[in-house]
Parts: sequence; C-alpha cells; structure tokens
Amino acid sequence: MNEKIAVIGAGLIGRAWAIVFARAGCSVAIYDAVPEALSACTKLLHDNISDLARHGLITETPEVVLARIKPAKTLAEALKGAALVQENVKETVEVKRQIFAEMDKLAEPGAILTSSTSWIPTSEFSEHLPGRHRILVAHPVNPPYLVPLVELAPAPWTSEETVKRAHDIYTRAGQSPVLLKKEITGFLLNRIQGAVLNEALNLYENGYASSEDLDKVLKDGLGLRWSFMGPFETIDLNAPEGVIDYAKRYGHTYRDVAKTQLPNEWDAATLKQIEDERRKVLKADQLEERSRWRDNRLMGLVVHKRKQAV
Ligand SMILES: NC(=O)C1=CN([C@@H]2O[C@H](COP(=O)(O)OP(=O)(O)OC[C@H]3O[C@@H](n4cnc5c(N)ncnc54)[C@H](O)[C@@H]3O)[C@@H](O)[C@H]2O)C=CC1
Ligand SMILES: O=C(O)[C@@H](O)C(=O)[C@H](O)[C@@H](O)CO
Repeated sequence: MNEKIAVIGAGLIGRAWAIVFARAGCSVAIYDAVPEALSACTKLLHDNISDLARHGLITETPEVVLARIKPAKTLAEALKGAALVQENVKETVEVKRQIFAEMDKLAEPGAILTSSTSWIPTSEFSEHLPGRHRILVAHPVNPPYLVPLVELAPAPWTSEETVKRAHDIYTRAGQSPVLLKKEITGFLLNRIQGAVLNEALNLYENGYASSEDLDKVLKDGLGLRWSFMGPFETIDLNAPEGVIDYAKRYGHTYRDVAKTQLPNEWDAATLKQIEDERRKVLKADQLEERSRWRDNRLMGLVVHKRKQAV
C-alpha cells in the first residue's frame, strides 16, 4: 500500500492502528492533542512491533515498519496528503463532533474520515458537516493488528463510494471488514459482547458462579469454538441436520431462558467485587504486562490460524 494514513489520537487504539497501516506499507502520520501521549508512542510502538516480528507476523524489520510512523505536531500536518483518517479520541459524542468538524475542514477533499468509536453511530457526529458523505465508523477490536475485524457503520448519507473505498483500504491493510446495513448503537461486536457480559454479570451477581469460573466458560468453552466458528456455523454443526434441526431441538428452550435474561444494571458493588477478585490474581501495576501476555497469546493463535488456513 502507498497511501498516507492519518491516525488522530495516539492512545491504545490509535497506536495499534498505526501499526496496522505501517505494516501494510502506508506512511502514517500520528497526532495527539497531548504531546506526552505522542512522545510515549515510539517506545510502545517499538515493543508491539518487535513482538509481532518475533512471531513472524511482520515480513519487514521492526525498524522499517516503525520508520513509516511519524508524529505530527498539528492536526493539519497529520491530515495533509492523507487518503484516510482514523480518529481515536475520547469516546464522547461531543468530542467526536468537535474533532470531525475540525477534520472535515482540514482534511484533503478526497479523504475518507473514519472513527474507531465503540458505540456512537456515525449520524450522531456527522449530520451537520459539509463532508458528511465521506464520514463513517470503522470500529476495530483491540488490538486491530492482531484481531482483524473492523465494523464499517455508515450513516444514511455516507456515500456508497466512500464505503467501497474504505472497505478496499481496510482489506488491503489486512483487516476483515464487515458492513452494517443500518445504524445501531454499539454496531455488531459490542452488542454481542455486551449480551455476554450482561448475562455473566447476572449469573455472578445472583450467586450462580464465581467470576473465575464465568471466565472459564468462555476461555475453556465457548471461546475455543468461537475462535474459528461464529454462532450460526456453531449451531449448524451442533445438530445432525443443521440449523433448523438445532432450532427444533433447543429453540424453545433458548426462547424460555431469554425471558429470564434481564438487563444488568452494572451495579458498582458487584463490579467492585469482581475488581477485587481480579486484583487478587493480577496487581493493578501488572495490567500492561498482562496485556502484552494477551497480545502474545493472540499472536500465537493468529499464527496457528494462518497455518490451518493454508
Ligand atoms: N480501548 C479499546 O479497547 C478500544 C477503543 N476503541 C475506541 O477508540 C477510541 C480511543 O480509545 P482508546 O485508544 O482506548 O483511548 P485512549 O484514552 O487510550 O486514547 C485517546 C487519545 O486521544 C487523545 N485525544 C483526546 N482528545 C483529542 C483531540 N481532540 N485531538 C487529538 N487527540 C485527542 C488523548 O490524549 C489520548 O491519547 C474511543 O472512541 C474508543 O471507544 C475502539 C475499540 C477498542
Ligand atoms: O472489545 C473491544 O476491543 C472493542 O469492542 C471495543 O470497542 C472496546 O474495547 C469496547 O469493549 C469498550 O466499549
């Protein structure tokens, strides 16, 4: 790839996006409103890129990939010449509206402007902008240089050409784009992730299992299958004659159980209990080290999946 990409916001996800695009050959300009965030970037980027190299997940040296990522002193400098702008700033609609208004004024006329937002529909921050046709959500999963899914969630006024070009750029950058056909808060992944979290909190709060065992249900159960199959392929293979057979056998039970699966309030006391249990197994100052452990485990999984795909 030879496009220039602008990454706005050099936090956890912005840095990860910079790796995705630099690894694909793009020149990347990264900007952050907080200079310290930008200066902290290089070391963090080098660590992540070196881990990828150690697992054979980049074909060039870390130095070559890192050299493509250049800090920008101003937003305008980052946006100059960029074909696509990936926004990764604070998750509030007010900040998204403000940054997209600024970027729409400063970005190249033909540039696509995308947001990494986890929940906020495009129409909530693009409606009144002159360039609203070129704006859409491109929601990643953390870390996008390992988990390739990116959810493209256009507003009704995002042009088809923008969506097509965005889909092409993310695909060529090694990502796996999915397209939302209409807007919904939280898109696909976080709504599904939320449903799982909601039920896990309910079961924990009502004393059915420990937080450790509920984690095991995913990591030693559903998560194993879901690492290479989605929910519909899973049920298609869980009954001798496929999906309809599965539905005949278990659909009525899922419907009855669903009536007992109530929204969880994310009660502070419950969350404090879970946090305390987590701190017993992982000290707060070990979160960053454990995140690198997670990424290294993910790298091993990605390498394995690539070998399986061959
Ligand atoms: N953390 C995660 O796992 C994921 C986060 N996201 C989304 O990505 C976005 C960023 O999240 P994180 O990277 O986790 O946050 P973060 O807090 O690590 O980074 C945000 C960065 O944006 C900078 N910033 C804030 N306002 C700015 C402005 N006006 N101009 C330039 N820089 C500005 C901050 O200084 C900070 O460095 C959010 O919308 C979040 O919902 C999406 C997927 C996963
Ligand atoms: O889980 C992820 O990586 C993404 O779905 C995210 O958007 C955030 O981490 C999300 O869970 C927080 O809302």
